[in-house]
Amino acid sequence: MSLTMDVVLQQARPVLPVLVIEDISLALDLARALHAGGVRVLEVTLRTPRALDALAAVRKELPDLLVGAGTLIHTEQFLEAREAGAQFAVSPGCTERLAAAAEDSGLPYLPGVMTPSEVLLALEYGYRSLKLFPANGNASVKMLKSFKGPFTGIRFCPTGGITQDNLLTFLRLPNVACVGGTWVAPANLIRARAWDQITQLAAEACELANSLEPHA
Ligand SMILES: O=C(O)C(=O)C[C@H](O)[C@H](O)COP(=O)(O)O
Repeated sequence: MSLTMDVVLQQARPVLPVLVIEDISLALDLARALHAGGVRVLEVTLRTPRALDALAAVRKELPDLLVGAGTLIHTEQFLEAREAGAQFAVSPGCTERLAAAAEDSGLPYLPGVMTPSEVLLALEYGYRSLKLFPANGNASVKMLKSFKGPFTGIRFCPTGGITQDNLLTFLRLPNVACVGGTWVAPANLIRARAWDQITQLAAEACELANSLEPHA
């Protein structure tokens, strides 16, 4: 059976780390550190020159992880991501052309939304798993609570502004599948090769989430 975005988000819970990999030689250690902390799904953003190579290396060396490509903002990036071995694709928003490119690539796709009309558009394209970007603290928590009524069955991955302090507030919401963010792999810790600290950040997120009742 082919992988769906719904399954990717279920696997990712509680956290989908959003990785910005500047130095490809650190990619595997970074992925291993997150994996050791309980992470099962990663998003490598295509924001840096060697991001696709980093993604390919992680895919090849760490087959236990699900690896997606993030920050897909140009149509051609979907095929490039697939060729590098990405198992899913993520964008900060969505357009008709991006949705068509996602469809053509065959990759499970997590489009970004921010408003009810964007949710409706994503629904028209057939998406039920959506990234809420950016997640603006309590305002976004309230918005997701309001989304629960009209958007039955839609699951969100709030990203952009998630920290260890607000993670549980989001994860408690029944329409939140998981959260995404860079806080588990901050640039300064990557640069310092502080792998134990990164493992610790991931483990803390998993531990916090374990205190929650599972979603129905
Ligand atoms: O690159 C993308 O595709 C995005 O949508 C943006 C990222 O998900 C956020 O920039 C992560 O935000 P922080 O966790 O607050 O650092």
